[in-house]
Amino acid sequence: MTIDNIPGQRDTAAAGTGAESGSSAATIAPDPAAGHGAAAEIVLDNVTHWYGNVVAVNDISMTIGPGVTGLLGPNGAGKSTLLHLVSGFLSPSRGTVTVAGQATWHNPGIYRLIGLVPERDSVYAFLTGRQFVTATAKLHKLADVDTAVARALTMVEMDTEAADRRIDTYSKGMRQRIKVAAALVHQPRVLLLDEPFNGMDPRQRMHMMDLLHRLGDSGHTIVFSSHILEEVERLSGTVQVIVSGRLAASGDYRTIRRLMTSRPHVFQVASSDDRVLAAALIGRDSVNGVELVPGGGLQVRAGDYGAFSRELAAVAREHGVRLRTVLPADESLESVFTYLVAS
Ligand SMILES: Nc1ncnc2c1ncn2[C@@H]1O[C@H](COP(=O)(O)OP(=O)(O)OP(=O)(O)O)[C@@H](O)[C@H]1O
Repeated sequence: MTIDNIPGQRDTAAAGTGAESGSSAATIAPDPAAGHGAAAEIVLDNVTHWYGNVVAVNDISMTIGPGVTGLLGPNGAGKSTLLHLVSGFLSPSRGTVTVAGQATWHNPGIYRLIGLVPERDSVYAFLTGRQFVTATAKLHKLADVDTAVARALTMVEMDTEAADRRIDTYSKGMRQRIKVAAALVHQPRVLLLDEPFNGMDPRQRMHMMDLLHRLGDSGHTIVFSSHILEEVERLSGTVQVIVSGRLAASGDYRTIRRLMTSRPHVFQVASSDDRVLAAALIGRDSVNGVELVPGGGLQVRAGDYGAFSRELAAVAREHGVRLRTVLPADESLESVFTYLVAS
């Protein structure tokens, strides 16, 4: 399938009006008032969301334009909450979220612009794939349901005999693809995907990456969450790093990787012989400073994360010192990085 088959740029469904939208791009006139004429930019302005007294999203501001953006962060960072705020399923406790200039909360019309692929398999397993996508098309009150369903199935390459099999016979990758088809059936400009690659094998991942690339290249605004740097690197031009509900970094993935690996880092190190280790580390190129911490352990200032981790292990081995803990001393990018390194 070519990019031309993906109807994002030409999507002209009647967002915000409650009117029926047709499914054939050729039959619908653009409605710039509904935001379809302009790029569907997502803007978060000082957004906070509490669940009771848990702050899931903490004063985040960001702008996401067309193309593919990765939302990267460890479990519990606030990625799903952020995606649900953008979809209009959650209200910001503070701040505003807009898509194509329209507030997403209390604005059912925005659903015409947005497709959400949730993390959980929120699909009725007894339906066939085609029935599931058809049900979604009907919920959107599309004028030509059959054409819209056929187009969505083609986009995810599920226009095969599989479309008429029950979803409980599908592989993980097929289930994800049918969810994407349902999210795309009304030709939204914005597609949000929560951990779309979870549980997929490498071939299924490639397939999904290819699909998202094509949608991004055709002018859609695609945002997907992930806790795996490699996925984000391979797919997205822009990365937003979320840690503990806050925006820890944003930029293209090369910038993010550089930030994570080559900025100065402070580590708390505990070992079987802190004095010997301190003396040995102080002469090393990757180390800018070492302090013995009263009560035990060392605080080490390192110029480069990668070089320091390699040297630390080598120095400890050379001097017969056992490392007990090595922790980043500050809780921002370092914690993301150690997390990513471990994953
Ligand atoms: N319905 C809820 N009620 C109370 N706390 C919640 C609720 N949903 C999420 N949280 C909390 O909000 C924080 C952010 O959760 P969220 O699911 O948005 O993070 P995430 O980055 O998507 O993580 P994961 O990948 O594990 O889903 C976590 O501390 C989580 O425990």
